[in-house]
Amino acid sequence: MSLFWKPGAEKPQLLDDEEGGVLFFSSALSSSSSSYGYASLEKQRQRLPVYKYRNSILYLVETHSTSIVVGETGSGKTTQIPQYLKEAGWADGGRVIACTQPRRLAVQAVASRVAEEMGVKLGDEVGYTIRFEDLTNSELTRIKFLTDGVLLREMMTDPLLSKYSVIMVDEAHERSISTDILLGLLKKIQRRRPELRLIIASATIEAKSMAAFFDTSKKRRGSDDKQHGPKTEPAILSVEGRGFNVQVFYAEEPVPDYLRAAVSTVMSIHNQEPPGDILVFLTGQDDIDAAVELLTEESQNNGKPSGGLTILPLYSGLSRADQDLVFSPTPRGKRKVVISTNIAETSLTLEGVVYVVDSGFSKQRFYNPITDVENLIVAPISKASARQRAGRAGRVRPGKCYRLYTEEYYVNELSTEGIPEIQRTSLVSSVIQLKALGIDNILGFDWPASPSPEAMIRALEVLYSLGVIDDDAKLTSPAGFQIAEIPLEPMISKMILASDELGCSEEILTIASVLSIQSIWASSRGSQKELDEAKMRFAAAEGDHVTFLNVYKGFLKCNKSPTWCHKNFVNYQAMKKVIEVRGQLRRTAQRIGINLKSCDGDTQVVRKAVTAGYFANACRLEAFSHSGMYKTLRGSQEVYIHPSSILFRVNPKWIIFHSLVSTDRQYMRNVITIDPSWLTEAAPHFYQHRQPDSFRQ
Ligand SMILES: Nc1ncnc2c1ncn2[C@@H]1O[C@H](COP(=O)(O)OP(=O)(O)OP(=O)(O)O)[C@@H](O)[C@H]1O
Repeated sequence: MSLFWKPGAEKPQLLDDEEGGVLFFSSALSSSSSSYGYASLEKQRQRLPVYKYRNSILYLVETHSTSIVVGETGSGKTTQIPQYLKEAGWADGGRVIACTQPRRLAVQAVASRVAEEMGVKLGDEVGYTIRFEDLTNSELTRIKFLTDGVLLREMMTDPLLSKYSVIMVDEAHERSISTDILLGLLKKIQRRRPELRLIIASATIEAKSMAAFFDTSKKRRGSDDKQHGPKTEPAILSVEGRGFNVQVFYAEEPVPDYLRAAVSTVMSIHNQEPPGDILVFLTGQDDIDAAVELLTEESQNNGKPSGGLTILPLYSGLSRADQDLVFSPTPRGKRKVVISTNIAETSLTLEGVVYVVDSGFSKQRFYNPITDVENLIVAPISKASARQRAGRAGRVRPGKCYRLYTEEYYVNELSTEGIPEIQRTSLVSSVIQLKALGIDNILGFDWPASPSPEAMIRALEVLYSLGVIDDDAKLTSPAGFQIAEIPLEPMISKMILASDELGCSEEILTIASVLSIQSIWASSRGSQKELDEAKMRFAAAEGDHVTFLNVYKGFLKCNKSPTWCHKNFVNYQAMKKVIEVRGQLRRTAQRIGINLKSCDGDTQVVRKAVTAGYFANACRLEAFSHSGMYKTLRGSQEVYIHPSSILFRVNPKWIIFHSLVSTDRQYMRNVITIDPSWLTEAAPHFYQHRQPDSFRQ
């Protein structure tokens, strides 16, 4: 496949690139770019656009409760502002400066960069905390990077976040659900702790509406006009200038297959462009694995004398060691190609990257509260995301970005910003978190963007049925508190709790770990027939969850051998991640008092435990249907078993699914057979009004 490219119309100032088109990132730095690599870290810091604003930022933080800092990607917000604050004394007297990120990988990467710039050991003065991993020292750490989800969890033990002097909420434009909840809670905390300073940092945020959200001055005026201390009216600061030039090219014609187009673009860059690594944005593990496979084949046939490509996938389901590979230096004479989901979209600096290839798509969650169905959909990204992606090419030297869509499409079809996650996901996890923090009036909570009342009511209903909240919508004891303490979706946590009573916690921990990975099959290798045959070696009539137990057993039995994985079409990287996650979950389970016990092959108890968590996803095969059509018991939604499931074409009458994906139809991924009587046992309230009609055999 060959593509033709068109450079975007050049436009130097692009801070408000509403009409799009541009894509020449003008730069405060580009004139000095050639000296990169020789400059000391201190010099590099001083060249960042944010450096000119150092004093203004410190002044605003001193005089305002909340400061909103808007600056283009690469201007230095994340790495520099926490250091400026530290230098100005905000971490004196044992206080800590926090900087939150929506993604774990970004937390680790920026923390290690800041530790390097400050010349300290990571984990001492500069540390980080992500779920299941804490690299901080309670005595020494003064700057702490953490995910917004972890900061929310810290509130459970320290509701006023008393050790922090300044909290910087970074990448606020991403509007992740945890960021939005955090913003709502921080606003509350500020009322009790006026000395706490907030910085909301972002590339493209709607600064005015964010400022309006934090503005409590109008309410206070009159009552305490002469108050001392910081101003409650938020300050807005715009940091002008960005990283290095990134020249953007658009496809001349619409691209019919973004995966193949991405592969062929990488090959043309490799064959025609000067050295420099390539970062490709695709949507998920499945298309990334397929692209790695295709690209490996193509590069082997390429016959370029100057050496080959080092091809690396990057997605959250990879083990830590494999994720770290993308940060390692590219071997001499090689060109690294990182094929990633949007986890590399913000905050990351991959030093060698000069070229970005942007598919224009990402996987996004969409929840429909009416049908009670949450779907993972491959959907177009926003302009804000496209610009973040392009920005990855201009971090340490000028770069190029190839967009696999036309300029016209960018201008006319992509929305300016994405829809906040809180308005497109199920709220079950968020509601339990707020409850655990003592926020009882969820409907009256002050959100930066309101979720729909239907989604809220659905969430309360599911939590009630899970036994997490009682008739007064308060957390139950001990189950509700235990579930709130496990940092996983409440349905998975409930499954783990139920496994304790049923005596199958070892099995359920394995299942929970596998479900946290997108797929453990090497689905992009070989033919579909070969893969299906390999799967049949592990197949269990009870469905995918039990099949996973067989794969896991096989993996342990062969001493976690990569050759065994290859032979059986099992994804070795994914299995390494399963082992890692399982270890972490096991420790959490022990901490909350769950007995670790195996049921020794009794699949009935395993399926009952899954039902205890996922009863809301129960479906029945339509009697008249020969096409394998199921309907969800709750929403009567039409759904089908995904072809990747072991139960595809088997079509048992009663099943429960783990998640849904939408393509031409709604497909259920990871399916297990059940006995319908377990549903009323597990969730009498949830199903009571459906009896007896729905449960007819
Ligand atoms: N690990 C690293 N190696 C080399 N340079 C780095 C590294 N991390 C950051 N930098 C340099 O610091 C610059 C600023 O990074 P920083 O993350 O602070 O920017 P930002 O304004 O927060 O942008 P973004 O929102 O995209 O993260 C980068 O463009 C790059 O030049």
